[in-house]
Amino acid sequence: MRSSWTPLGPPVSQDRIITSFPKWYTPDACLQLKEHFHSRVSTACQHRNTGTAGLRLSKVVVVGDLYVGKTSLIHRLCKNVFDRDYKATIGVDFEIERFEIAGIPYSLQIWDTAGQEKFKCIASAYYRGAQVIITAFDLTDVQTLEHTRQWLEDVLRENEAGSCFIFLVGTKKDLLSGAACEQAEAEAVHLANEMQAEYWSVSAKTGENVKAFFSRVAALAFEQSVLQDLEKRPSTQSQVGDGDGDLIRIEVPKIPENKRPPGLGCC
Ligand SMILES: Nc1nc2c(ncn2[C@@H]2O[C@H](COP(=O)(O)OP(=O)(O)OP(=O)(O)O)[C@@H](O)[C@H]2O)c(=O)[nH]1
Ligand SMILES: [Mg+2]
Repeated sequence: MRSSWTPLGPPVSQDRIITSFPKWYTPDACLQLKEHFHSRVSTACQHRNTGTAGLRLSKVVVVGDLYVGKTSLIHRLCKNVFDRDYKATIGVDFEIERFEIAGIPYSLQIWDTAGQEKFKCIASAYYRGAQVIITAFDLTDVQTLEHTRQWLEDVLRENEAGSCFIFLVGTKKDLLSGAACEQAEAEAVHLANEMQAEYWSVSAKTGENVKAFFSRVAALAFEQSVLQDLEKRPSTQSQVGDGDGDLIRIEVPKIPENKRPPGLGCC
C-alpha cells in the first residue's frame, strides 16, 4: 500500500506515513507530552500551506561511543537489515529517509558518525546545522552512557544553544530484560532529564521501537520546521489558521511593484 499524494518523486512507503502525532517512549523523559500536532501546523497541513517545510531536509546527527550500534540502528530503519558483524564507520556516512507527515512530504538526512577517537575530528566537521541530535549508548555498557554527556557537548558546541532536539537512545534492548533492563533505563532517564533529552530504548537486531522512535524524531522536526516557516512568512498577505476553524488574517504592507526584489514579482 502506498500513499497517493506525490508531488516530489515516488510515493513514500506506508510505514513512513505519519497521520497522528507519535507518542513518547516514557513520560518520565520526553520532550513534549502533547498528543496532537500543534493546531497551527494541522491547519497549515490541511490547507497545504506549509511553505518550504515539505521541501526541506532536516539534519539528524547520531553520535556515541564506538560499537554502541549507531550504524545498525540507521540501517535497520533505512534498509530493514541487521548485520551481526562489526564494521567500524570511518569518518561519517549519511542516509536520507523520506516521510509523509500530515499529508506533507518530509525527509530526514541522518548522519552516522564514527565512534572511534581517531575519526572524531572528521566526524565533528559535520555536526553543524543539526536540528536533531541523537546520542546513543549501549544498554549493556554503563560507561557508554556516561560518555554521552561529552558527545552531546561536542555537538552542541557546533550548534546554537536551544536550537536542537536532543534524544538519548539506549541500544541493544534485546540483550537485556527484567530488572537489569529497568535499572539501565532508570539511569538513562535520569541522565536524559539532566541533558534535557527525550529517552528511548531500541533494538536494531529485533527492530523493536526503531520505526516508532524515528517517527517521533521526524514529527518533532517537521512540526518545528513548519512553525518556523509560518513565523517568517515573507512580505505578502498570509493566512494562518488557529486550528479551530477560524483563520487569523495577518496584514502585511504591500510593496509597490517597481520596488519589489527580483523573484517576488508575479505570484
Ligand atoms: N544484540 C544486538 N547487537 C547489536 C545491536 N545493534 C548493534 N549490534 C551489534 O553491535 C556491533 C556494533 O554495531 P555498529 O552499529 O557497527 O556500531 P557503531 O556504533 O556504528 O560503531 P562505530 O561505527 O565504530 O562508531 C555490531 O556487531 C552489531 O551487530 C542490537 O540492537 N542488538
Ligand atoms: Mg558505525
